[in-house]
Amino acid sequence: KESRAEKFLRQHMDSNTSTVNASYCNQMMKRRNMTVGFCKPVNTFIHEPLPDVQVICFQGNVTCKNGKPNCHQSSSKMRITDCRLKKGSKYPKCDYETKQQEKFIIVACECVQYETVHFDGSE
Ligand SMILES: Nc1ncnc2c1ncn2[C@@H]1O[C@H](C(=O)NS(=O)(=O)C[C@H]2[C@@H](O)[C@H](n3ccc(=O)[nH]c3=O)O[C@@H]2CO)[C@@H](O)[C@H]1O
Repeated sequence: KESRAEKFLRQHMDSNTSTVNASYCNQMMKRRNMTVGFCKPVNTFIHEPLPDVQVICFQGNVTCKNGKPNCHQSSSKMRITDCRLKKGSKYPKCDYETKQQEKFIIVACECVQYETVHFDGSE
């Protein structure tokens, strides 16, 4: 069974890509298994080295959207790509818009080896 930390890597890490093209989200959402059974509506990929993302767990502690106290905001802006399902996109055809940005990101961390387990949003 996939751990939450492994799930975070599968759903949110793409360190090897620096610039994306218009079909990036359509390809990656499928390749990373987020279009099975339903189209995941929103998903962000992070284009930074994994250690730079893991260290966020030791940066600005903020409250998560769900009220839990274990979220952290990155102290520097990160290169990310937001994938958002297009209106009228019908399963099994998951059609995404691809939006590349540089933003501070907020992730939730678990005490177990302080691994990133959840993407909470970006500002
Ligand atoms: N504090 C916590 N501490 C520890 N664990 C916590 C905590 N909170 C949740 N989990 C866990 O995470 C699991 C999970 O998948 N949560 S999820 O809200 O659906 C994820 C969102 C995110 O993937 C995506 N999104 C959203 C915005 C954006 O900019 N970019 C972007 O990608 O959309 C999803 C829905 O919003 C949940 O099952 C729970 O186990």
